Amino acid sequence: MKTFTREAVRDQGSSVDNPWCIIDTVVYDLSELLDTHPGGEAVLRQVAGQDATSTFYSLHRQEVLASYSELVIGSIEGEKPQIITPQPGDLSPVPYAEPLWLRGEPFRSPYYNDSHRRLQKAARVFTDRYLVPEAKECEATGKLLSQELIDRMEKVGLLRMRLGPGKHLHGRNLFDGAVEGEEFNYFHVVILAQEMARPMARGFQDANMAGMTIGLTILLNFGPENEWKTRICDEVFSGQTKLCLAITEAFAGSDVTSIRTTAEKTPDGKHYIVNGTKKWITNGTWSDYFVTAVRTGEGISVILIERGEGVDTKSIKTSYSSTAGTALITFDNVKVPVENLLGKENDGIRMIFSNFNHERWAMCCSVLSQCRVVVEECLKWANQRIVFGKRLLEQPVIRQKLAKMIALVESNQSWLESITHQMCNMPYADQVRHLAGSIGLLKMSCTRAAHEIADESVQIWGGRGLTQTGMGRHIEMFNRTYKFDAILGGAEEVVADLGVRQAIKNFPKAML
Ligand code: HEM
Repeated sequence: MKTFTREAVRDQGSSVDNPWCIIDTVVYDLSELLDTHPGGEAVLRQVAGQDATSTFYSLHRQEVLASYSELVIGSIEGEKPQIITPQPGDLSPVPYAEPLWLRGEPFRSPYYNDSHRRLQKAARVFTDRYLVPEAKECEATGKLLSQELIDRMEKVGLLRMRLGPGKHLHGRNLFDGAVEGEEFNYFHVVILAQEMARPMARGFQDANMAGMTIGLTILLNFGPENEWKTRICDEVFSGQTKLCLAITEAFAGSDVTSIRTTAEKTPDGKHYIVNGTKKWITNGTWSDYFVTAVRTGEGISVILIERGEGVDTKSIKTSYSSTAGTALITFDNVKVPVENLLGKENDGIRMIFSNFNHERWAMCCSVLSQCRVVVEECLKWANQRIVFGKRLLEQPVIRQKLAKMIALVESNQSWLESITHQMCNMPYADQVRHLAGSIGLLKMSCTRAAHEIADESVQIWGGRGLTQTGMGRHIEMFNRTYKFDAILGGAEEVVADLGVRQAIKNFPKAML
């Protein structure tokens, strides 16, 4: 690459028609950008021949530079770059941008070992390389994620790993040997959920096979041990066939016992006839299988319904991207073989609640990861933004906001890890009895934290926090979508109440 002195840039690049500028130690020829620059030509002409580093960073996200690399004509002679350009897989050097266990020396954690570190590294590279660009595109266009990405995820075992530890991982190649299927535990899932939430695209996050993650678990844990189950699991894990969980209805959201979709047995006892509707079903518009809660006589059961005659799905527009495939589903006299019943008839509530545990806990992982990205964005912005002649960080009111946000993320992450440790040491069947309450309270705590963090972050970012493009886009996205975690998988108030009711249930009989 050519090198220039700063004087040479001033002399040769100060023409307003052919302006050059310096950003850090790199020299850009802005001539080709004059006509297309989203911020207009005038501002570019104003910096002709100058060092525009601080102006540039107060107006753009760093990634802008990577996508305009063709404007680079050289670098400044003898100077070392001051600005860190993150590479795929890099950890952030910003304080509190990574969980404590990832910060390296001298920090320690009792929960994570080398296999966790290897998995984190591989998952971060994967996210930066493949998820971030596709998330950006799908989030904007509402398109379904590509089969190419699904195949890539399947190849490294990502689809299987997201369902948690179990036989489905044994003997599998997981991220090129980063972790053995047999040693895989819930902390590996925390890592995956947190890494995969980093693109800050809440609609895409759900588009990325969330239906499978929360639905296939019921089939895996409660389905019959036979060829049929193995075939469906393999089809879904291959990513060729899509599956989602269909519980909520217009009649019943968090109040699952009020569902009205019915499944009545035919007189010969060979089929169920299913009638009813399901609403807000993530991935429903493009799923092939629906793990569906139905009313069977006096109780609730769960059956696997295949897309076919009588099944209709329509897209519901929500405040996040339609890439998530959120659907209204109607079942109109759908004939389903009785073999598709999962678990026992009328035992659905127990299965649904066991499954909810995993879903709610996974939501805590991802919403905390997004909260952490927001904290990082706010720290970076407060460090570089000059207002009333000072950096934002120099304003005590801003530091108070940051303190509150950091404390909310760190305390909830610690609680998440403590509960995850219990999950690693408790059989799945016992978790619903001993952990459902704590997980409900944790979810409430995480989404309350998200509420506070979304609110404070917009105040720190001002108009940019309300703008879908440019520097504050992560803040805008978070403020628009954090409510999904407060509603999906059980509304904040309902899961909080569950936590307290479980505590009351276990209260000693004696007066204390
Ligand atoms: C290599 C040099 C530059 C490139 C590639 C570039 C590119 C861009 C892009 C893509 C945007 C859209 C917003 C975003 O995505 O962040 C933008 C906005 C903008 N740019 Fe630049 N730019 C450059 C240099 C500059 C410089 C030197 C200035 C000021 C002197 C400037 C002033 C602005 C302004 C005022 C906006 C609108 C910002 C807003 O709406 O908040 N740009 N630029």
